[in-house]
Amino acid sequence: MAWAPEARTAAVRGADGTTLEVLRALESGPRGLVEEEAEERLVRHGENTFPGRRPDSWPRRFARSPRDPFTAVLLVLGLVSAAVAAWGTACVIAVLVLVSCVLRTTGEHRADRSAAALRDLLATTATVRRRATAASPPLTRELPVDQLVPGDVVLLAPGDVVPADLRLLRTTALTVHEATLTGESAPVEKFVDADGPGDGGSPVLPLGHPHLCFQGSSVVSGNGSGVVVATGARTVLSGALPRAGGRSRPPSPFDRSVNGIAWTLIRFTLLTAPLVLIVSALLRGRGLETLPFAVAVAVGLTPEMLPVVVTTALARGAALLARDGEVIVRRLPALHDLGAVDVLCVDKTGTLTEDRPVLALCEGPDGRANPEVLRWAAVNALWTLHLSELPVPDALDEAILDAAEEAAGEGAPGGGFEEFEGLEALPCGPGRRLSTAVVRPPGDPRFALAARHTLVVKGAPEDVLDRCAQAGGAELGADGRERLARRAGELAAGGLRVLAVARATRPARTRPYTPADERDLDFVGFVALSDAPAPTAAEALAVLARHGVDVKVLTGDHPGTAARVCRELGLAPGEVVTGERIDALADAELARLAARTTVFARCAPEHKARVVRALRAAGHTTGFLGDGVNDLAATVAADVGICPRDGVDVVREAADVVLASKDLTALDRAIVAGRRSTGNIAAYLRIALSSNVGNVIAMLVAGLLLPFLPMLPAQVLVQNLCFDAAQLALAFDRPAPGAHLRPALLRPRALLRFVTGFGLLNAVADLATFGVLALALRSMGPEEGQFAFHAGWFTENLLTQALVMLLLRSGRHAAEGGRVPGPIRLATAALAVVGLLLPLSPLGPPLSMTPLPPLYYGLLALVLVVYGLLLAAARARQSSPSGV
Ligand SMILES: Nc1ncnc2c1ncn2[C@@H]1O[C@H](COP(=O)(O)OP(=O)(O)OP(=O)(O)O)[C@@H](O)[C@H]1O
Repeated sequence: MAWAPEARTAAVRGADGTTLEVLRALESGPRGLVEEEAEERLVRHGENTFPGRRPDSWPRRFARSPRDPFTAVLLVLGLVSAAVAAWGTACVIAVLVLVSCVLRTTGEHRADRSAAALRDLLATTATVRRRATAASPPLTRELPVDQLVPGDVVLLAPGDVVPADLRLLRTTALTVHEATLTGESAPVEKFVDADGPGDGGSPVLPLGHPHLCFQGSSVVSGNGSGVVVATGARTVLSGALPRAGGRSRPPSPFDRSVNGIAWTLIRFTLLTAPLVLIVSALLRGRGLETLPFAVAVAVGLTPEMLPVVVTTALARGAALLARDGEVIVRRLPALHDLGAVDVLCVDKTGTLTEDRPVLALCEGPDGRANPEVLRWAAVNALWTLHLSELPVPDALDEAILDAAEEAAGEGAPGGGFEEFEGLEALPCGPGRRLSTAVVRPPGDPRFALAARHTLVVKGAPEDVLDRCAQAGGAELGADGRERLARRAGELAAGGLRVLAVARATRPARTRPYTPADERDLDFVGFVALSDAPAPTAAEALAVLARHGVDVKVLTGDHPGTAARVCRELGLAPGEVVTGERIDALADAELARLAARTTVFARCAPEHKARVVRALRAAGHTTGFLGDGVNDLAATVAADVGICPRDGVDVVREAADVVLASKDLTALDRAIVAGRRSTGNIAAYLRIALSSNVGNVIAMLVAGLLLPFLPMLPAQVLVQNLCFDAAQLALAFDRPAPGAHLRPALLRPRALLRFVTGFGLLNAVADLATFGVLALALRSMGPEEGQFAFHAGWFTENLLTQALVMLLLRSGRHAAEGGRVPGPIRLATAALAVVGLLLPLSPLGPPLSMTPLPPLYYGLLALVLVVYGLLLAAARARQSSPSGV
């Protein structure tokens, strides 16, 4: 994103000066605003909504709707007709465009309204400090982000999305991700500069300020607080939006399939009109007078209702899922992509396991049970939980504290951990697998030369052992380290989550501690925790496998623990690949390895993202389910990012699909819903295009054989209108249960093959009808015969269309029986009735149609029976239920 140097936004201007000056200018203070004042400011400044999030109004959406490619093609054809004064054709095209735009706008508007209601369910909150009255103490509470006002004091923790532009008041090792604004993927350090930027008001790049945090960025690690300097449309992100044009995603499976097919069709359509003109000029010597007919043929080929059917099918699927309260689809095309997922990457903790760890054992460096290890682990857990303001308390830390409290209650030696005074904490974070608490030992003096600080470290055994110089007070050499790593491996292979605990005592200091201080430690021992497999996980994995979804586990945990958990759940782990090995591989090698590996362990965020990208590059449609800050990169990299509702804000905001809970069973249901929607879109395309192609072929042949136009432009268009209206019912189809057994992807080539085959069959039925018409109408005069021909073909077209809808609707399973849903029964019956009665009605003569002799109906019934049988037989031979 390009930032103009003169772009001094409200945030930068409002944040000029020292912290105190900024607070004073905002009439606020570190204790936050008084509620009443905040309410007044909300009225004055408006809600803190991001402009891009406001759904478009109906008129604005309607005005935009002709921009869809099919409507654009119709408009071009309409203009061509108007240019040659073919007003009838132009008018009917205008009606088609209008109907398609109204239906599309209504469908999108409805889908957006329900999406907005769902968004409210997921409303992100900010942690705000406010006071009830000027004299009351400040209270920290969660507030919907849109209620924030300038002057509010906001607290930031890992995983939070920065809710407005902030001037920082306090920070502890705060790093934020500003990729939404800068595209820069590395986290940026932020700190308080009490003296202000000191730029003397000169133009500055807003993102250069370490003391400012901008709406839309997200906290990676550390914590802090800041005062809101700009909200709503006045934030840096809102200002940049028109220039940035929003976040661009790589083409999704939806873009590649549905949009790919749309563009192929548009090319065909645009070629049709010139082709008809050339053929009729060459073979029948006709000139430009054929143009309206050529235009009508091209219109006949256009599946102009595709956007409407796509929106309706997806919105219906998403609404059904949301009604059950289990799954919220935040981006409609993601439902299609979910149905196409053939590889699902999940993290282990909380997805495959319950994430309710329980202490299993503590042992010292000599391998013997040792309660002292629990005591030190608890000191670390207590102070990391207290001091690091994590968005959700860490389950491992809580389990260690529970066990230590229990031990203390029983008077066992594991107690006594509360006697230490916590000073600082360096928590775990993305890519950081250990945590350190700096404490003052009990009874140690605060300000004396002899004052000491103890660093208590716990974390992944490899990482902690690397930083140890001693074990139990004795020197630790390479052999000793290897022996301990082996022991950790043995514990992990039993399915336990293993943490190494170490400490170091140093002279007290005032300078803040950093990860560089985590060295020369004394290894205290291991704590191991068991985390039971989630009760529904084994069954859900089996169902996903039956549905053709290959599950891969991407975890930060030890390879042994991950492999054991997978085995317990019936997922063969095979060879486990670690993050270290991933680092050593080039992208192409990783793509090959990823395809055959099931478990990736010791993954940092970038490892997870690389595996997801490698799988996509290998042609898999990849979903990723994760909930922590360390899952963000993979969530964004996946075709479909999935997050549970209680996942950290930033991942939930980036996800396409949100689950009520981290439950694979619900996800499987969502995948099936996605396949159903895709199945309905595919059915529409199969039906619409087979009929359209058949008609176009028949029209071309008839155009060459007959001395008159086989179908007048107005008839083509009326017929199209009838088809379109009927085909909308396909969005309500319920494919048979077997139809969702494999990932559903619209494959343009397979569709093209299908359409060619069935289009030819349709054309044969039309040609047979021409034969029948020749027989039944032979006694009529030329003009009456021409009118009767139009009527006969019109009737046959609508009846065959009804037949095609019934027989091709939901894959081959429709041919095997199954109840036809009400809307489809109604639509096909309506088609048949219109086809039979319109030529006999008063509307017949204006459309150049006359009633037909009874003989025609008898012979047509024969043609339809044979066509129906051939159609059913050909459909039964189609092997791929998921393709097309
Ligand atoms: N509270 C903690 N204290 C110390 N070390 C921790 C703590 N939490 C995690 N770790 C270490 O960091 C490693 C990676 O943790 P991370 O949260 O990335 O993944 P995970 O929870 O093990 O698995 P998953 O990626 O499946 O959710 C853990 O295996 C553990 O060794």
